[in-house]
Amino acid sequence: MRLVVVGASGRMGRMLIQAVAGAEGCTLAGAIEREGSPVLGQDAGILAGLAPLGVPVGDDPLPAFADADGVLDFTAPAASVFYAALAAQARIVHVVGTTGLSEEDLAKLKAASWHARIVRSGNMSLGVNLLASLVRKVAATLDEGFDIEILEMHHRHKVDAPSGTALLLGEAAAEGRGVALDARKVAVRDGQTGPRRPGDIGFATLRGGSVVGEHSVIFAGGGERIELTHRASDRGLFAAGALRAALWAFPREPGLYGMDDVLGL
Ligand SMILES: NC(=O)c1ccc[n+]([C@@H]2O[C@H](COP(=O)([O-])OP(=O)(O)OC[C@H]3O[C@@H](n4cnc5c(N)ncnc54)[C@H](O)[C@@H]3O)[C@@H](O)[C@H]2O)c1
Ligand SMILES: O=C(O)C1=N[C@H](C(=O)O)CCC1
Repeated sequence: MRLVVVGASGRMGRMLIQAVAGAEGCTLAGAIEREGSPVLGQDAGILAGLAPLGVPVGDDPLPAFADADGVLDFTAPAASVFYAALAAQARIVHVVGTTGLSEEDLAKLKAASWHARIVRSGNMSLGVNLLASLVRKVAATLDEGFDIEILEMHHRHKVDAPSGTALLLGEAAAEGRGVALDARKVAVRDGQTGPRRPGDIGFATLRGGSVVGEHSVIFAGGGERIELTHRASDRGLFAAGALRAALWAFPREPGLYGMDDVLGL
């Protein structure tokens, strides 16, 4: 499978280049960065801490997408929406790891999935997606006597909050409870908030250091508390999941898929 990595010089971009280069049956077909990026022209292998791969980082996705079977995209919301349209034109796989997309962005990805095979997830790791299935089950089992709170911590460079993973876990909890997350989500608490409303799903966000990604889903009852936690310490988890998603989507029909489809959860 010939794969393009966009956002090539990012924290995830470099991991994705490593993952593609190390995967049997996969070839790096291109490495794309923003116009004006200081890494343009550099060898993608060198950029990712590997031996040279003979793939210079470029800023024009069109020829790269035309010569590829799929694109791995951990960039920014506007970029992912742009690349989804190009992936649709090229009829290729588009794995979207980018988080912080708006409802409008998500609608554009849905439209692009008429022609592209898109796999989108706020977290590409097996562990988090397994955790989400557990959270769904626990939320379905415990009534509103158990308050659901989601705590997440990431590194100081992260620019969106709550994390895509926290929202993914919140959606699982809401599905388990049979409610819409948007109707129960409380992501900011400040000042005289009044007592907690039964059935709400709270989010708390910590940022600092080099934390790769830590998430806890807390079910707080009267006299007891259940806590389900996932800690990631290596971004290679996410890159491996993204590659697995691309290979899974390659033979499939156009559509918008998630990691639960890829992992059979
Ligand atoms: N789904 C997951 O499993 C998962 C895991 C880790 C990170 N993420 C998400 O991936 C995204 C990136 O995270 P990161 O830590 O790598 O960030 P980063 O800032 O290190 O990397 C983003 C890269 O994208 C590039 N970029 C931005 N716009 C671009 C464009 N139009 N064309 C080409 N490149 C462009 C930037 O220059 C940068 O190099 C974030 O949204 C993050 O939440 C998701
Ligand atoms: O480092 C990041 O940024 C991460 N983003 C994803 C999220 O928003 O949940 C996945 C974890 C790491």
